[in-house]
Amino acid sequence: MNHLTIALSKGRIFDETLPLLAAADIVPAENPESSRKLIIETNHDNIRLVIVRASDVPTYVQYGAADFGIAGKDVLIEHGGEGLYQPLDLKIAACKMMVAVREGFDYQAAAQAGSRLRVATKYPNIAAAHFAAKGVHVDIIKLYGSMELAPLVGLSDAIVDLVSTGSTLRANRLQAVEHIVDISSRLVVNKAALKTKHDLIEPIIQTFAKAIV
Ligand SMILES: Nc1ncnc2c1ncn2[C@@H]1O[C@H](COP(=O)(O)OP(=O)(O)OP(=O)(O)O)[C@@H](O)[C@H]1O
Ligand SMILES: O=P(O)(O)OC[C@H]1O[C@H](OP(=O)(O)OP(=O)(O)O)[C@H](O)[C@@H]1O
Repeated sequence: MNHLTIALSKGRIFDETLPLLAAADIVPAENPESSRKLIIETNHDNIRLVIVRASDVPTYVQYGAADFGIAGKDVLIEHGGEGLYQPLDLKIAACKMMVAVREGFDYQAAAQAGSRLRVATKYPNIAAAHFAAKGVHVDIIKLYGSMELAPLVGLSDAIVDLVSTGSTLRANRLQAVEHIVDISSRLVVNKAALKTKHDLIEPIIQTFAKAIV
């Protein structure tokens, strides 16, 4: 019997994937929020979940350590998508990649073609491509979280980060000044597994496709 390993991150992706898994009759035996386990069994002997960092999902799937997984488009753009088949936009974990600055900061003046801007972000490739297209020179400062702090303490002029409700920006007196790309989560499938485990994976893709809201 073929086995399936599904890579998910805990938190919003795990929570928003549960209804899709349920539609495919896949029920995790435990909740990764309360369990410390990184391998979670399901109601099927041959299907298991592995719980990894959101930004590591493409890597596990690329190398075949997981047969498929769910990852944000932000993470997939940064990763590059090598070795991954991306058949579905699942429309979950939706948000926008934006440029934001301190309230009152004259972004239009600072981001003229030919000028130089310090940009803090967890997404250096997305940020570099965005500013290169505008002809603005940037010094990218790589951070791993709490990007909103950077302009407040003089680490950067701007940030490139995800915005959903806008409440994190408001709470830190920042404003969004540019929309870069709409983000949602994608199903990512290992290209070799799609062939060797087609009979197992294809029905799940079809079920997920029908369950997208
Ligand atoms: N505020 C948000 N609203 C909706 N979706 C979001 C939001 N923030 C992030 N996302 C999406 O959810 C995905 C997972 O985010 P999550 O916060 O669980 O992980 P992370 O902390 O960004 O990743 P890592 O653990 O690798 O640092 C992101 O890659 C993005 O696509
Ligand atoms: O517009 P909002 O609804 O406020 O959402 C935006 C926030 O959400 C994300 O952080 P997240 O909640 O994932 O926190 P983390 O990256 O620190 O885990 C993102 O990095 C923003 O900080």
